[in-house]
Amino acid sequence: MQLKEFKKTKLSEKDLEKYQATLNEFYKKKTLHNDQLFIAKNKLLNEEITKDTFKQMKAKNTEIAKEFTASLKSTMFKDNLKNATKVVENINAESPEYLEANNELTEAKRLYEEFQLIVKEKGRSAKVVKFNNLAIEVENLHFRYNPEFPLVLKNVNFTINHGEYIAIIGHNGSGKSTLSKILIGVLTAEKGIIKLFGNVLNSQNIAQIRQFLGIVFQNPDNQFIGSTVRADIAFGLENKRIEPKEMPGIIQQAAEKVHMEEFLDHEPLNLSGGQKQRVAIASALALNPDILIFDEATSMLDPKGKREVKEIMVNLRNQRDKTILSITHDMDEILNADKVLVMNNGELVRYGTPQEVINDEGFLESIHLGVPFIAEVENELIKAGIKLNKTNSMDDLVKQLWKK
Ligand SMILES: Nc1ncnc2c1ncn2[C@@H]1O[C@H](COP(=O)(O)OP(=O)(O)OP(=O)(O)O)[C@@H](O)[C@H]1O
Repeated sequence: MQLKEFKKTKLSEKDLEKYQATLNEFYKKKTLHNDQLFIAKNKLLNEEITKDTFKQMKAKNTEIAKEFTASLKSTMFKDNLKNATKVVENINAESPEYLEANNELTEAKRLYEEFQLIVKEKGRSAKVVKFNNLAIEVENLHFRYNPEFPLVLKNVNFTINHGEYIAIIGHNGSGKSTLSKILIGVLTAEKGIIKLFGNVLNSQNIAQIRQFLGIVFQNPDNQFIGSTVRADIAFGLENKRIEPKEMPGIIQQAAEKVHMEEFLDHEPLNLSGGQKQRVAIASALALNPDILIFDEATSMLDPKGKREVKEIMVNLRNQRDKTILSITHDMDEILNADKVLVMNNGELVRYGTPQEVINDEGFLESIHLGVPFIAEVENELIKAGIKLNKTNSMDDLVKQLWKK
């Protein structure tokens, strides 16, 4: 092949983008059908559909998977590279076109390498679509750790709107951590459906769906990878292959949100517990997740650390652009939440506003949970014959007492 002819037929960056878009579309289609199959499997378990209907759906899925595999086997970029190689082989090194032909070969090689990466990724970089504004929907969720063990989650159902702050409480062993592990895809439900923004969670799409999630764990010391705060926040961004030139801005913003911008060059190990957790929050925020899960994130902190982290959580809540799920034993924290989800022995026993849960006389005590400090004070005052309106705010309570 001659250079002139090659230039007429050669592939470009645009072709690569088109190919990527096609794979992404395929991936989305496959994911959507997988979702439907997953729901159908649950319906089959509940005998809501017949085996035949399920089989038909499965056949359709296999068809889509085949189409997808065929598109992964495209040879166009390899052919383009072969042609470019031939052009260089056919040209004399003295020819004025030799340099241009070599440049074309370099470009064809680059395109082929990029193409190989895209194939390897199989369209997973396709952004997950939000189908609705329901951050989390859990339906009919059942789970046990082993077929011989009893259920540790029994028919759990709830919906969380995007932007809400939900506190999950329950005594030890009630199933809170198990629930959060299922939500982040570490454990798989035995039965039931979980949707994040309308996307049904299953073992095949979990990596993609995780784009929606950020997690802050209990132990501030187990969450660091970088040697400085900056490097630590950068780590997740590098993993997500964020453009290097965009990183400093993202890191700065994330650090500012948790008031740690002065500490970017500090070693994480020299920080206080509260500061470490704030860095962990910044690392999660840098990836811009829609849902943030705090898994007992304040339980190992001293009172000052707890206060600092809870303040950040309240700031995040007030911005209303993140859904916050906080698993907690801190009964005072539940007052910051929009709703409280109460687990007991693997069952969801209450899901309501903090007031509804706290004012339900004797309920929290009946499942071995205390009441928030302010509610305890109010109860004692009422018992002593002082008339007052129940409130979540200490300032408000003081004002009421002051007027008496
Ligand atoms: N890896 C495991 N294998 C078997 N059973 C487990 C495992 N992890 C937890 N369990 C059991 O599952 C039940 C729910 O535990 P889970 O850790 O979800 O409760 P929790 O509410 O988070 O408790 P805590 O507040 O103590 O963290 C408990 O009965 C527990 O013993």
